[in-house]
Amino acid sequence: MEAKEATKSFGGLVAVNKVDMHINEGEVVGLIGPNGAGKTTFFNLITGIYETTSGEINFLGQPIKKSKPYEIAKLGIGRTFQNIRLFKSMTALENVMVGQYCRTHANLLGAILRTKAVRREQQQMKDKAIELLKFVGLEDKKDEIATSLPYGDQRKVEVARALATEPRLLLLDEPAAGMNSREKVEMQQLIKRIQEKGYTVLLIEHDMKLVMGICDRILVLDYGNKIAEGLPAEIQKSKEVIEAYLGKGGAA
Ligand SMILES: Nc1ncnc2c1ncn2[C@@H]1O[C@H](COP(=O)(O)OP(=O)(O)OP(=O)(O)O)[C@@H](O)[C@H]1O
Repeated sequence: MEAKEATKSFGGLVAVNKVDMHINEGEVVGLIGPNGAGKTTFFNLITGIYETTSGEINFLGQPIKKSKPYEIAKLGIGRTFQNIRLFKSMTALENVMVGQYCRTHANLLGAILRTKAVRREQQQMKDKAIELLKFVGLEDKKDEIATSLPYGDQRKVEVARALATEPRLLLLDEPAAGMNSREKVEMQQLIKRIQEKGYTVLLIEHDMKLVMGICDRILVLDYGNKIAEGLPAEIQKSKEVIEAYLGKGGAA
C-alpha cells in the first residue's frame, strides 16, 4: 500500500493533508495521533469509503477508488471497526462465514439448488471459519450469538471475520478500545500471531503500550499532517510527537 500526498477535505476542513506513506508486506505499522488527527479518515480513504480530494492511494499497484465494502474486501483489504459492527442474531461462526463470501465461487442458481459443489464449498467455508475462531481463541464459543459475547471476544470475532476475507492488508481500528488490561495483552498477542502468519497490518490504536510493543514502524498524524514516522523508540523521543500529545507547554 502506498499513499502519495493523499488528501481529504470536508468543506474547508482538511482532515488528511498530503500524507505520504507506504506499508511493506509483512509489516505491522501503527497510525497514531491525538483525537481528530485524521486517522479514521485515512482508513476510510484506504477502504474506498471516501475518495481522495487530491493525491492517490495505490494498493498492489492499483489506485483505490470509491468502492463498496465487498469490492474492497475482494481487492484484498480487510478491516475491523472502531465501534464493533457484528451481525446481530448471528452466531460467532456465522459472522465469520459472512467474511468469506467475497471469496466464494457459487452462483445464485447453484446456491438455490444447493448443488453438490455448493454444499462442498459451504462445508469448506464452515471448516475454515472454525479454524479462524480457533486461531483467535474462540472455538468453544462458535455457536453463541456474537453480540452477546464479552466485549473482548466480540473484537476477536471481528478480527476473525476480517481474516476470513483473506486480506493482503488488514486494517485494525482501535482493536483494544474499551478492553481491560488482560484483554489488551491478549489482543497484542493475537496481532503478533497474525503477523507471524504472514499478514500485513495497519493499526490505529490509542494504547501506547500496545502500539510501542507491537509495531515495526509508527506514523503520527496531527491535524491531518504527518508529523513523524519511524521506529517505536524514535517516535517515543520525538519532540513533535510529544508536543502534539501534550501541547507545547507539556513538552518542556
Ligand atoms: N464525514 C465528515 N464530515 C466532516 N468532517 C469530518 C468527517 N469525518 C471526519 N471529520 C473531521 O475530520 C477530522 C479528522 O477526523 P477523524 O475521525 O479522521 O480523526 P481521528 O484521528 O480518527 O480521531 P479519533 O481518534 O477521535 O477517532 C476531525 O476534525 C473530524 O471532525
